Order: sequence, then structure tokens, then C-alpha cells
Amino acid sequence: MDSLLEIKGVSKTYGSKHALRGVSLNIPKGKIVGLLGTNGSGKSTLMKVTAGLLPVSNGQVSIDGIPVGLATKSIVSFMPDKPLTESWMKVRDAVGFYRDFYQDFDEEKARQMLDFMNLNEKDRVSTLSKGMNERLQLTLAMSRNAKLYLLDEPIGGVDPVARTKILDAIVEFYSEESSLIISTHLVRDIERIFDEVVFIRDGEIVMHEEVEDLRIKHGKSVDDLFREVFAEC
Ligand SMILES: Nc1ncnc2c1ncn2[C@@H]1O[C@H](COP(=O)(O)OP(=O)(O)OP(=O)(O)O)[C@@H](O)[C@H]1O
Repeated sequence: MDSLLEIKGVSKTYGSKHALRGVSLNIPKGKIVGLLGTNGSGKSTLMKVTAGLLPVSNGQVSIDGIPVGLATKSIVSFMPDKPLTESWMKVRDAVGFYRDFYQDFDEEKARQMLDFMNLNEKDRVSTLSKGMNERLQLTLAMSRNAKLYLLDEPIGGVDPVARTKILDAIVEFYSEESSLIISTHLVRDIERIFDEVVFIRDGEIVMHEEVEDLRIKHGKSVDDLFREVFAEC
């Protein structure tokens, strides 16, 4: 298997709290992967460790064969669960900020995405609704020409109509040369776009399967299986 992301025996503690417990995971190139778990299961921690924003307590993470660090930041695009933009910015300032900051930022792609998302470059970030803000953050993260995209809860807290638009944009603007990991607990709305799913519970990977295999093997949707696996939590 041609792995893009390799995680080997990664643990992460915050003081005495164990957020990740010996996580090992391989993600191939060209896949959209759902990182699924209930609140507090370790999704954001795993995303941040992969993005190189948090040091691990134990284990190794590498992307395209390179250990996570300064060098991998240029091939990983991370959309955190909290916006990186400042409230004084207009949408066009946010785009300019990303363009100046990231060499691989594709301004033309950003324009097309803004258009698709019905976002106006003249709007102030502080006046955007939560759903519109999520659309902006997604546009910024996906307009980089990265090898790995990490989207932390891109549909958290937005209504079903906004969710559909965000998912359509991910599918429309995703390049098959790269891989994309999306963390969420809103499985039903999003499972149609996944090639593979990873279930994380209490900082441990409890399942990693291709979605088609999973549906054949269990005769269930990912959402049904998710509810079953996490029912006892
Ligand atoms: N900075 C921190 N200090 C202490 N504990 C933390 C910190 N960040 C996360 N944790 C704890 O680590 C565990 C995993 O948290 P994490 O944010 O990775 O989970 P999550 O799956 O992303 O949750 P959610 O869906 O609620 O965002 C939780 O028990 C959380 O309380």
C-alpha cells in the first residue's frame, strides 16, 4: 500500500489525561477518510499531532516519508475547529493573508470556491454567519495545493443546508492526487463522501475499514455502525 500518512504507536497525554493511546494508522494516497468518534475521543488531538501543532508523548508520525515537523507543514493543510481569521478582516483580506503566508496557495481556486460558496469578497468576516464562516475556512484550507488536508469538524454546528453545500464543495474541489481526513461525529450527513472510515474511541483506533467493505461485511451504513460501536460509551 502506498501510504501518505503513517502513524506508529502514538500516545499523547495532557498532564495525567491520556488523549491518544498507542495509535497506529496508515492512510493511503488519494482517499477521503472519515475520522469518527464521539466528543472527547481524541479526534482533534490526532489532527493537531498530524499537522505538527502538538508534540507527541510517544511514537512517530510521518507524511510522505517525512517525519512531522517544519518540512511537513508545507505539504499539510489544516482547517482547525476554530477559525484562524481575524474579525477585522474582509473575506478578501483573509484570502490575501493565506496567499502571502502559503507559497502553494492557489488564488484562482480560492475565487472559484468563494463563488461556489456564495461568499462575497467584500463581506466582513465578523458579519458572517457560522455556516458562512465554515465555508470561508474550508475555502482557505482547500485552496492550498497540499498533499494532505486535515479538516477538523468542518460541518460542526451548521444547519443541514449549509452542510450539504460544504460537502458538495469538498467533493467538487478535492484533488485525487491528495488525501483528505475529516473529523466529525455527524456521521449520517457526511458518510457519502468517505472512501475509508476510522473509528476512534477513548484515544484508541477501534476500526479502520474501506466504506464499501464495511457495508458489505456488516450490511449496515457507517452511521448505523457508528451508533452501535459507540452506544455503550
Ligand atoms: N489542552 C488540553 N488540556 C487537557 N486536556 C485536553 C486538552 N485538549 C484535549 N484534552 C482532553 O483530551 C481528550 C481528547 O480531546 P480531543 O479534543 O482530542 O477530542 P475530540 O474527539 O476532538 O472531541 P470533540 O469532538 O469534543 O472536539 C478529551 O478528554 C479532552 O478533554
